[in-house]
Amino acid sequence: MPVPTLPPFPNNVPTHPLLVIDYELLKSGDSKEKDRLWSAATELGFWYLKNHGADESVNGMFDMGADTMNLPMEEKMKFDQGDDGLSFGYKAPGACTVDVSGSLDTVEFLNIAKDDALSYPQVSRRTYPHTVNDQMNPTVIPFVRKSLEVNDLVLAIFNEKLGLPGGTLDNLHTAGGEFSGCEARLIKAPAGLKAGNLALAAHTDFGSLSFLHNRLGGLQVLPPGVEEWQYVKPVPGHAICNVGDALSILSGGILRSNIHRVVPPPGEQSKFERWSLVFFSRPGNSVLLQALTDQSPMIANAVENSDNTINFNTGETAEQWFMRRVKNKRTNNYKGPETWLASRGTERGRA
Ligand SMILES: O=C(O)CCC(=O)C(=O)O
Ligand SMILES: [Fe+2]
Repeated sequence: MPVPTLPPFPNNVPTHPLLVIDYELLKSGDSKEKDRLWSAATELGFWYLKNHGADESVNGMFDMGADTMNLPMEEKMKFDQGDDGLSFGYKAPGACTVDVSGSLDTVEFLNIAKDDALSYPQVSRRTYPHTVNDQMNPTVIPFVRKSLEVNDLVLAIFNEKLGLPGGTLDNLHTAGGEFSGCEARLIKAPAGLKAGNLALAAHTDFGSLSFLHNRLGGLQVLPPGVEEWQYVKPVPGHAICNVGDALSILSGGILRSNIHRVVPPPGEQSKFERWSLVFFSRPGNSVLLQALTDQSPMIANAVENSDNTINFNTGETAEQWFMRRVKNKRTNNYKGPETWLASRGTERGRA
């Protein structure tokens, strides 16, 4: 993708600082860095990650994403994610709602299942446009592998901090070996959106960990106890990482799945298309989303003392949770406010 010179992030908008965590230090087992990660993940649920080593594959993914989004709409729609709750594939602008009254979204998505990338050329979940297939080996697979490496290390640190038996979170995720909702997502938001036009509604992420790369501002968080949305400033070479609902529920709320949204980029940046790339790590499809109280006294204690704003015994598997949320956001399925409510996760009752 030819990278235009982007205007700087303005310094007159409210921003929220994030802790900067050094992936290399985490990898070397540095206990201070693990403590800092733990603070970030339990207090806000968002942090910057530097020295992650993914930049080359991230750039390749943005190029592949541009080639794919430039395909004719008719071609992209052959790979549409559909209305049944499966996320993998293409999502056209306006295919999802962004609020309770059914307003339409403005962004395009391309979602690639981890299971398809790792089994390529064998199809595990669905097929993709040729622009994706052409880049599977040089770009998509390295990006997916790197993202899994990063997220798996973070999960292992949380496993230790939560006092869970060794390998518990790993087994509920990639090591379990079953299909999951893990996916890479490219997001393209058009240039020149009006200030009130949400690109992504206020939400919590569905899965366990999100590894996000963006260039322009627009991502905002609502930190605990704060009334005003605050921007997360993009910092070159720094990924933005956050905890999602699944991990928050498994940990009895100790790990925080914070509400966030995407608005048009601030100031001069609003004149440019906004591209972002996320890798979402999610539990294996059959994993029941409930707090792991039997396996960690710390989690049992957290649930015991919780204020009940979050349901830690959902009765849904990771797959059911994920499909319910995706399905009820599809515009074609929108029947009224009840559909929007049915798409909600732990943000229900919080936003
Ligand atoms: O585009 C961004 O900066 C954030 C994307 C996001 O929150 C999501 O896809 O869940
Ligand atoms: Fe998100």
